[in-house]
Amino acid sequence: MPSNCTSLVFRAPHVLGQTRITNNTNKLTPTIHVGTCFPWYGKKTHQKKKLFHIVSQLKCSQNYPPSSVMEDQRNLVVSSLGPDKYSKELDVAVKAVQMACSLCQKVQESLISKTNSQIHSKDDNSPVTVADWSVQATISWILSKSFGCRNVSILAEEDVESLSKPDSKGLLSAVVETVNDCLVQAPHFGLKGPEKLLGSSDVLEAIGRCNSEGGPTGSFWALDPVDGTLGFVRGDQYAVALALIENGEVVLGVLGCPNYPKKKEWLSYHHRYHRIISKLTPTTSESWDKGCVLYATKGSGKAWMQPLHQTNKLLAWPNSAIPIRVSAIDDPALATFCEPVEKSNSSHSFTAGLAHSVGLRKQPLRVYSMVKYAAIARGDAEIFMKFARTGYKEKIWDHAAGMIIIQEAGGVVTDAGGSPLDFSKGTFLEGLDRGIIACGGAKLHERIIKSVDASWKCSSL
Ligand SMILES: Nc1ncnc2c1ncn2[C@@H]1O[C@H](COP(=O)(O)OS(=O)(=O)O)[C@@H](OP(=O)(O)O)[C@H]1O
Ligand SMILES: [Mg+2]
Ligand SMILES: [Mg+2]
Ligand SMILES: [Mg+2]
Repeated sequence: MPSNCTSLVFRAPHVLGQTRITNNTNKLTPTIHVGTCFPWYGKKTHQKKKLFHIVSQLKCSQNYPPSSVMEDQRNLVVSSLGPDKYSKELDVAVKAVQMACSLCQKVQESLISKTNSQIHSKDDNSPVTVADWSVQATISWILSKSFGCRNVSILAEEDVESLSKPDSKGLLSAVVETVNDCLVQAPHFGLKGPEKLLGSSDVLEAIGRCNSEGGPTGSFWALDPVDGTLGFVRGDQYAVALALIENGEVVLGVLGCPNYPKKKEWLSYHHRYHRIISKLTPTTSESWDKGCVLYATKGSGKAWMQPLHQTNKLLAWPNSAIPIRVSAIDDPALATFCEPVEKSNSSHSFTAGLAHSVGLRKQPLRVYSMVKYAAIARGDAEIFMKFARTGYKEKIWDHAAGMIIIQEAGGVVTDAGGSPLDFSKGTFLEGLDRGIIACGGAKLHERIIKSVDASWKCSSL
């Protein structure tokens, strides 16, 4: 096995007894990505145990997170991201997003069972909740704790102004309580929590620290603490999105989708989604395996999906992860396209015309948030299109994590002119040509780009 090996396949049960996972210097192999080759897997418990033992030893001795062993019917998938450049960043980011997902689930449940008094409006009339600020504070705190305040630069959606006003005391204390509730769980996620509870000033400081202006040089995190806040307050889809941008390029992305349904068909059940799942799962959310965290690093050619980590289950971290891949469908007649739910966020009439000219036959799948990117990366849909009204400038945190995950899962993401998205110009995707097109494959992408101009001329946009 070469010293820079990136994969390992266990071939037969009889080798298991002597299996030593080594590189050619006879040291423990530095990287294991995926090994699947267990036609017999699941038949013999002692073989399973042995393999788990070998892999867990590796995990302990090497500590290359996030690594995992996952059963996939008869196969066994072993994954570890190995000592690549961003392994520490990825490890912390995945864990932080897992924690944020858990925080959001609690807040969403309480929002749905209470009145709307916990939903606030920003200057642009868009909604913001305790969850948006709490996630931003939590992730900011974790990143700063893990990498040192001085080394961490974050560009994130929420600011502290409205939270710091004298009449926002109740709101601020709700945020402080939510953040502390979440951070005490840090050890369950494999992270260190604070030694004592955070006070209001600590929380405000953590939120306010996310004031990076981004730009073309250096590295910074782009964070959308709750993307699709409208979906969130409606009990529907939303996402937690965290990306690392280095010298203007997205190098790592993590996307938490706490309500991603078990059955992809249920993605379209918006507004009724929460009612449906509560009807179908009279027990606890534990028995309901909705939700996932997706992640990828640039150039790896792989994207991964973890289930949500459940703190009440005695599962040792790291959790299991499986590789994801975009859909192979390239026939427009069979392809599904996603778009924003709100007409005010993207022109439904323009995409309807475009879809018709490309030969898309299925009804659009309208889903809140970057869950649309997740659907493409997982292969549950083939196309995502967003055409905001003229004058609206797309923000980098709404696209960075989703883009890199789709690309590494084999897809293509560009603006409507076919150019790459530019993350080097600060808060906004400056120079974006009309809209965003993300596809599972290059063939579909090319067809759409070719049709945009003709449809654009006929439209009133
Ligand atoms: N006018 C307008 N046009 C286009 N986009 C806008 C607009 N206003 C807001 N936003 C951004 O849209 C983010 C949510 O996008 P979605 O694709 O999820 O839209 S939708 O909620 O499904 O309609 C949303 O992200 P969050 O604020 O994080 O929810 C906004 O950044
Ligand atoms: Mg957003
Ligand atoms: Mg947001
Ligand atoms: Mg918002």
